[in-house]
Amino acid sequence: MHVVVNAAMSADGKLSSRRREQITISGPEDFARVDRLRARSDAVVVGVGTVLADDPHLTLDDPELREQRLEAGKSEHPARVVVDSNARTPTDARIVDDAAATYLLVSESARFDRRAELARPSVEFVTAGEGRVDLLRAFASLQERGIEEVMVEGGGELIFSLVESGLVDELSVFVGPQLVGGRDAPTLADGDGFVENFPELTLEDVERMDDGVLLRWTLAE
Ligand SMILES: NC(=O)C1=CN([C@@H]2O[C@H](COP(=O)(O)OP(=O)(O)OC[C@H]3O[C@@H](n4cnc5c(N)ncnc54)[C@H](O)[C@@H]3O)[C@@H](O)[C@H]2O)C=CC1
Ligand SMILES: Nc1nc(O)c(N)c(N[C@@H]2O[C@H](COP(=O)(O)O)[C@@H](O)[C@H]2O)n1
Repeated sequence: MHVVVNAAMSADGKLSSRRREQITISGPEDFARVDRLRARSDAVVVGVGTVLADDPHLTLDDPELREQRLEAGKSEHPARVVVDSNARTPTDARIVDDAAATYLLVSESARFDRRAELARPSVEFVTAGEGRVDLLRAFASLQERGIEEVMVEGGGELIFSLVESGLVDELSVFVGPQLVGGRDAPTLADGDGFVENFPELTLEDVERMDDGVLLRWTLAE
């Protein structure tokens, strides 16, 4: 499995403001690049915090990219994945509509009534972990289902956990021309943070894009 984390952050490293509502950081060129990255992926992953904040759809915008996937014998859109320990995804969330397959990664503590409310033909539950989703086991289960190329779109809590679990191969970050500020605004990697043995990144590429810059790193094994 190959896991790429992609995110857009302000010049001061924020994914959103302290209101935790979606803010537009990328410009048109970066959004088109994100669409191409989605199109190359078998699955696009977000944490439930992002579902609750942004209500993302995570499908492909560009009809040509959808057509190319169909011509290659793939589904029109990559699968969507939500890391959602307690099955908190709202029943009317766009991510559980029938536009694409969706995997809900839950823990043993996800209530069965919530699972029943979210059950639909395009949704499959994958249970891994007790109180919280065990990402290593959950991602291994996705791999058993044929998912090899994975794109993670955030948010900060999930990105930190994936890096901590050693699951991330590549990190691409669009740095936009805004200052957001706020000690409670989400950053690229939240969670508990590292205090030693900081994960080392190797800078692979730097590209001017829109009014910002795209940085691409790989992570050591
Ligand atoms: N600018 C950008 O590129 C993006 C910005 N965002 C922003 O990020 C914010 C949402 O991010 P977060 O609140 O950090 O939520 P998140 O999307 O990272 O989800 C975290 C939640 O996932 C669940 N979870 C289950 N197992 C977990 C595990 N093992 N490790 C970590 N989480 C686990 C927990 O309920 C946890 O609270 C929103 O403000 C959204 O707008 C989100 C995605 C991309
Ligand atoms: N690449 C990027 N740039 C930004 O400026 C953003 N705010 C985001 N947010 C991510 O995109 C998701 C929305 O996806 P849909 O358009 O609904 O398919 C959102 O949930 C974040 O993951 N990304």
